[in-house]
Amino acid sequence: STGEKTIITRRTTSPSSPKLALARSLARSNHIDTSQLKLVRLVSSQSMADPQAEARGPPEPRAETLVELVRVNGSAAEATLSSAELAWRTTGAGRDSGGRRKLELESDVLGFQVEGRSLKLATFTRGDVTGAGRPPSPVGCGGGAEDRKRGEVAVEMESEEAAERWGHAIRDRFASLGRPKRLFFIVNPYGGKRGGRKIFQTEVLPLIDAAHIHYTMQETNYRLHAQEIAGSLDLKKYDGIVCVSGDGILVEVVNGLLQRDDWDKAIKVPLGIIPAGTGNGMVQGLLHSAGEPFSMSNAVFAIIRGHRRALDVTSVVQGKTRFFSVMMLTWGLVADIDIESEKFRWMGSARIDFYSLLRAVNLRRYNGRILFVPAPGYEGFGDPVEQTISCPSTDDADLEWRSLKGPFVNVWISNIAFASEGVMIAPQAQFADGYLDAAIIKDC
Ligand SMILES: Nc1ncnc2c1ncn2[C@@H]1O[C@H](COP(=O)(O)OP(=O)(O)OP(=O)(O)O)[C@@H](O)[C@H]1O
Repeated sequence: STGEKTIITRRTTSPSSPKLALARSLARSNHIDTSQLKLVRLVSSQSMADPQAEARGPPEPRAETLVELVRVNGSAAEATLSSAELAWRTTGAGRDSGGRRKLELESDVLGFQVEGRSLKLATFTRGDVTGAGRPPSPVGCGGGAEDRKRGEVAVEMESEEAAERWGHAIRDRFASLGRPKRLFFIVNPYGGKRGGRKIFQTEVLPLIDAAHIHYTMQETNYRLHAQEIAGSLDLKKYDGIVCVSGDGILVEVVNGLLQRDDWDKAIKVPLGIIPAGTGNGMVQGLLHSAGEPFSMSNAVFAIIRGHRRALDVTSVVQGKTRFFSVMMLTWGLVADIDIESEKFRWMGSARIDFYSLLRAVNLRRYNGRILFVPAPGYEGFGDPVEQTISCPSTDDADLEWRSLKGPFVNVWISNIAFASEGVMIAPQAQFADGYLDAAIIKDC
């Protein structure tokens, strides 16, 4: 087994998403005619919610700082609003008098509204920062892996004009952060333990409403429905498509977008994912890379904050069929587990563990050959390939091909680090580095 970086460009003998019919029929047949499998190639980049943007920090403040005498949650205070933060120091007598408090607009605020002289902020903070009715924490406290909690901060201004002015400034700040205003949700009521609908209602909607994001929601009614939806959606109406599902629906959406006539524009639409499936590797990978714990609310908040990152797309050509993969390609053990455990879907994610055990005690071996172009530093893997390999759909004619001969127990090729919440299959994989990472088991 290796976790090294390798470009796999030709004849990886596995189909991509385990959800695709082709993949199912091939892996079920237990022997794969590798000559049918032609090409895996990186073609494009795709955007996703990007929790890592937090690590990079908000863009440089640029607007002027506004200063007002206000009341914050009822207490007299002097407040300042810069493009980065809303801060205040209470001025009256009282226990907290003189203490400075602040909200980072990028990372602590879900949304806001102006009502007359009042500016009401829906907060989503770690620790006890500024929850309604609770004393806010001093500057610099909080953080860590604690779950965020919702709260409200009401800032009463001296005039309606002042409240409007502050509202405009915050709106400008959110716009500069690329926060979405209109989202299209695709909810899979069937994925995972069939909890997608409930997750959308109870975990997603309250935060989306607090952020004042307009949304349209459509449930999937059958396999490949999400692909159809993405294939025909009027993308001009939305700032992004969010899947409330497992990874399978995300893959369907990418395939739907790339099958459109306007695919080159369509693929730039930001995609998001809320974990509601058996396998939630994409959400885990995104949150992990940003140092955020895996949680529903962190996934939703990353989308509200407009965090994005590029993602490589792998183009897979298999016979006359072409499809696209953003997560992983599997052949052998893992493909078998994924596909054959389908009948135990009622178990939720335990079905994978359960079926892994069944398959592991009765290992199969697959004959075939993997031809690949190694990434820099990995040229020593495999054997040189003498003849020139013709790849009609790639322009990389002079690549140095290498080969690995089977039989194999498992071939696992990843675009991202995680295959699911608990399975970090390719620790070095990056979302958009142009490489696929291979973990190959020949025998065990
Ligand atoms: N209403 C539906 N009825 C049956 N299948 C559906 C429905 N909606 C979507 N599907 C299919 O459900 C499959 C699983 O979707 P999803 O990835 O959301 O969940 P999952 O539990 O993580 O599944 P997976 O086993 O693929 O990891 C997809 O192949 C999708 O096409």
